[in-house]
Amino acid sequence: MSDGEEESSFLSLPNSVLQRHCLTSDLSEAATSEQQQLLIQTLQERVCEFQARLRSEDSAKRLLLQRLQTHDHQLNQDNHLNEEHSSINQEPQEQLRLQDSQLNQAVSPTGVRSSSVLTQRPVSKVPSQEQLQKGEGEQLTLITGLRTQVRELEEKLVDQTQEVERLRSELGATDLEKQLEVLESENQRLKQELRASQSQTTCSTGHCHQSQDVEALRGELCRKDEECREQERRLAALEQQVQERTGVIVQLQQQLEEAAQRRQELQLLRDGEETLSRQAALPLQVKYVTKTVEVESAQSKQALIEAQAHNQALQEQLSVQRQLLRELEQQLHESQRSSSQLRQQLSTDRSRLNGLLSKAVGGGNTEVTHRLSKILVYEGEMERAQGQLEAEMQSLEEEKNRVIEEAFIRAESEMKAVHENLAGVRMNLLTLQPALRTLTCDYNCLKRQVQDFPYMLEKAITEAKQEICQVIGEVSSANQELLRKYKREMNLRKKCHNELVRLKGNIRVLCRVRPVCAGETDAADTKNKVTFDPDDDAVLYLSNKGKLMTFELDKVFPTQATQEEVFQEVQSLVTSCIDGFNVCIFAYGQTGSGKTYTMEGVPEDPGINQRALRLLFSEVSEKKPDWDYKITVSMVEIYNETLRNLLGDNPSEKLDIKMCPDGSGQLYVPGLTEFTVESVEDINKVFDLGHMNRATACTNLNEHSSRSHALLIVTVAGFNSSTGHRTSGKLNLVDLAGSERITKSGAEGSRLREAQCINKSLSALGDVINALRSKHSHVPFRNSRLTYLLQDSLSGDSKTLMMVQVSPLESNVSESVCSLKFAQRVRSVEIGPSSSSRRQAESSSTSSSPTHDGVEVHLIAKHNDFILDIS
Ligand SMILES: Nc1ncnc2c1ncn2[C@@H]1O[C@H](COP(=O)(O)OP(=O)(O)OP(=O)(O)O)[C@@H](O)[C@H]1O
Repeated sequence: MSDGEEESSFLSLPNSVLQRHCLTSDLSEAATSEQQQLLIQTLQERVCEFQARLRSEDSAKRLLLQRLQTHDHQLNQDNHLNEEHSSINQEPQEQLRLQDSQLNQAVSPTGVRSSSVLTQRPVSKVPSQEQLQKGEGEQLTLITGLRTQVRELEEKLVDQTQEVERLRSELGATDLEKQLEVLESENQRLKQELRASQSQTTCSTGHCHQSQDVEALRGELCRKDEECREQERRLAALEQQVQERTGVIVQLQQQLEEAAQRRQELQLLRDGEETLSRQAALPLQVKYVTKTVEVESAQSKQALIEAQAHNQALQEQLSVQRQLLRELEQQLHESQRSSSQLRQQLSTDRSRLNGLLSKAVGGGNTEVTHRLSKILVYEGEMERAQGQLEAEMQSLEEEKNRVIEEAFIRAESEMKAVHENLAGVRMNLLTLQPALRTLTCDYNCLKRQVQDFPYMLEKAITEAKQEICQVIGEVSSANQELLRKYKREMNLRKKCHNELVRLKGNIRVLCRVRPVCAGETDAADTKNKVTFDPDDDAVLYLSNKGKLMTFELDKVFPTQATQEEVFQEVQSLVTSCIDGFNVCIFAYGQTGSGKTYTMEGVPEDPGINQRALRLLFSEVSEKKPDWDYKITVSMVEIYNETLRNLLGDNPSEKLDIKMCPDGSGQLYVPGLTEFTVESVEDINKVFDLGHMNRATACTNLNEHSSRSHALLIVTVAGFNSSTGHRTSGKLNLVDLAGSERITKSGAEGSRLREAQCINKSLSALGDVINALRSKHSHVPFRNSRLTYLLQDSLSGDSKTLMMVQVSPLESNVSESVCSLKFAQRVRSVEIGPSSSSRRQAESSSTSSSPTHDGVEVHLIAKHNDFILDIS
């Protein structure tokens, strides 16, 4: 390579790079970075070469300078022989000319070959010392300038290297780019070698033509590269479209699955319709089937509409997909056509290259042959790559067509199934239409009925209201009538009951003979002195001192009479208490005659007290809910004319009897405790409390109970909510103290006082009863605490029952006679309305002031009118 060629190559390098950059301006920035790298590489190489050349020139100049100095020194010593001078200086002159030429070439920045200072020197003239020094200075200046330029170039080189590294790091490099880079560098190298071969050899005209052809082929090659890139881009676009189609196919598959689900739903609907049709054949289920068909036909219609809409959407999507497919096929055809054209051009170019190659081979130009063969090899590689690309495109195209075909087939089959389902649904709808018409008729009929229903309902309600009002009025009047009748009947019953009681006697006297107890084994007492009339339960015979005494009472209970039988006889009085009458039931008799047994009884066989309360509970519960009763209980004891509260907190406290301050004349006991009882348990609790308090107030309960009167006062207050009627009755259950005579008992002291008090109260009771039955204007209630306390229950319409207890023992005969005489006296007062006045007169004439103890008493018997005179 000559200096001129080197200069041309070195200086024109940027231009060639720029030119190539222009040719590939449409390439990516990666190509630009490759060009810059190539430029930098070339520059580095040139810089290295230039430095090596400068070093060699510098050493040559130094050697020449030394020689010149040696030569001058010889000239000063020997000023002869100019020929020798010329012969001696000829060689350095040539060397200097060559050196100047090189320097001028290196210094010229424009590449213009300028005439240097050295070329203006006369060749034959030997330079003087000053000229040599001057030239040396200029050379040094040039060298310095060149070094400065080299440094600047190195700095630029460093900057360019950094810039290239930065760009490379930013852009990266692909295999294709590397391949392109290798191809470019190879191309550049071939170009340089071609130029070198052109400059070394004197090119013939044919050679010039070959170079032109090569250039043309290169351009063609670049164009092919472009076309290859275009094909790659199209291929990428096709792949993207294939991916999109794949997505569309997936969507179509999903839609097909949905269509399958809808087909299953339609199948279910069809099954339901078949079931409906079967059920429609059953006349008993017509109504139910009608309702079901009505509901499910609407569902079928809705399903049909949805299926048709879905079918429409599927068809639209299918048409869109078909359109896209047609476009893709068109693009594919175009790309295939362009690739075939390219292939033809390639084959043409290859043939031309082969021709050139054969020419070059024929011309013996091995270098050109080598270049052309390489070009052919590259083209072959490109063709193979293109072939592979086309094969891949073909396979992709086939795959795409296959997938589209499969999807299309599936879509068609699904569409066919959907169509079949739709046809089935249509058939079902056709079969359902008659039923639907019938249902519509029924519906319209029902609708009319429903429309008329409010009016009919209102009319029916009005009529029902009228009927109800009428019935209510009738019922109300009937109720009023019934209530009136009920009141009348109640009053009648009350009157009848009262009349019955009155006919029985407002004061009834019963007698109960207790049995001989187990402990009473005395031989004298074992003889029973009391006998009964088997034909008359009101007669009692008492053997006294060999004389048979006859007593006629209201009823005599023999020894075997039970508690229940005794209560049967007194329960009508309890009922009177509920009706608002005051009732007194007395147990009268000597100590141990069975008073407490009859009134209280024993736990396993209760007496009148508990049975009366039980009867009250049952009676008042039967009268509910018209009547609401409240039953309260009090227990008091009268001992030595002292009233004590047996249910109070302090049983020793003495109670007083006072007149009500309201002027009603009623009496009340301040501080008397009352308990409301509602059950047998309540009664037992009250009795237990009374017994306990009575026991705590005395040292000997048996003796104490014999010497005191025990009163159970039961108040029954009733209220009739329908009539507003109120009743209030009082039931006094009195266990009197023992009635034995003081003279017989021989009591003294406190016992005497007890006996006197007992006698006084019992006599007062007899007087009161006598006065009441005799209709005396004055009734001596105040003569004893007992009669004063029982004033309300002994006067007016009150009813009294005296249960005379008799001991069957012979030792008690005299007391039994006294008790029976007292009972008969009480009973004889009340005989009846017809004879009452007579008996009243008789009674008043015989016994105006009856006494119990040793007083002459003349009692008039009830029926036989005999007078029992006891002295
Ligand atoms: N009908 C009867 N059947 C069986 N036993 C009876 C009957 N009547 C009374 N007794 C018994 O006779 C005894 C005396 O009776 P009770 O205590 O009732 O007499 P009383 O008149 O109340 O005496 P007191 O005046 O002292 O209280 C008791 O043991 C009692 O059980």
